[in-house]
Amino acid sequence: MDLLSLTFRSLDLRSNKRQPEDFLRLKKENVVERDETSKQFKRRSKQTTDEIRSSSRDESKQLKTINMDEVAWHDTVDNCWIVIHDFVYDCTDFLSSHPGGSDVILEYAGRDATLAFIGTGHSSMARQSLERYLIGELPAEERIFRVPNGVKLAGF
Ligand code: HEM
Repeated sequence: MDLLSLTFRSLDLRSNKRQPEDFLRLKKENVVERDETSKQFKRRSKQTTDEIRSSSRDESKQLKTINMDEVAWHDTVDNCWIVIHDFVYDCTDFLSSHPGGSDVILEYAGRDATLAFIGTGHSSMARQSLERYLIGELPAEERIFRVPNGVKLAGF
């Protein structure tokens, strides 16, 4: 087993109890709610983090599929793409204003920065600001974190 699978396996072993700020909560949670007008209980789907993310995105614009080979070409200070949770971000314009400095991001230019991004404990504000730099997503076969109906790895 290689180091990467060991890392992911240990992440998988973490408690799967949901945290309020789960970054990748892709499945809808069914909640029961009382409808005051009809005095009946009805089921509705609670809005999840991911729906909030996608609602702020221009839905008419299909997210472009970008593979890791392409991402790897964008690894310089004036052309810096990174991958977080299988999404591709162009953070070139953000480098100079990143509160943690440009060097830490440049270390991951053209590569997957998910574990570094999570590991540095970014706030929910930081996670939301990612949206601004989103340019695409990895093709299904190259994804590590997401599968069509949810997440491959839970606990983040
Ligand atoms: C486009 C991607 C990124 C965005 C939008 C972003 C955003 C931010 C923001 C808003 C903060 C301020 C603190 C907070 O609100 O959490 C921050 C801090 C920080 N970020 Fe990032 N970040 C990105 C990528 C990264 C990456 C890849 C690393 C890699 C290690 C990193 C390392 C750090 C560190 C170390 C701090 C702490 C700075 C301090 O407290 O002095 N960031 N980031």
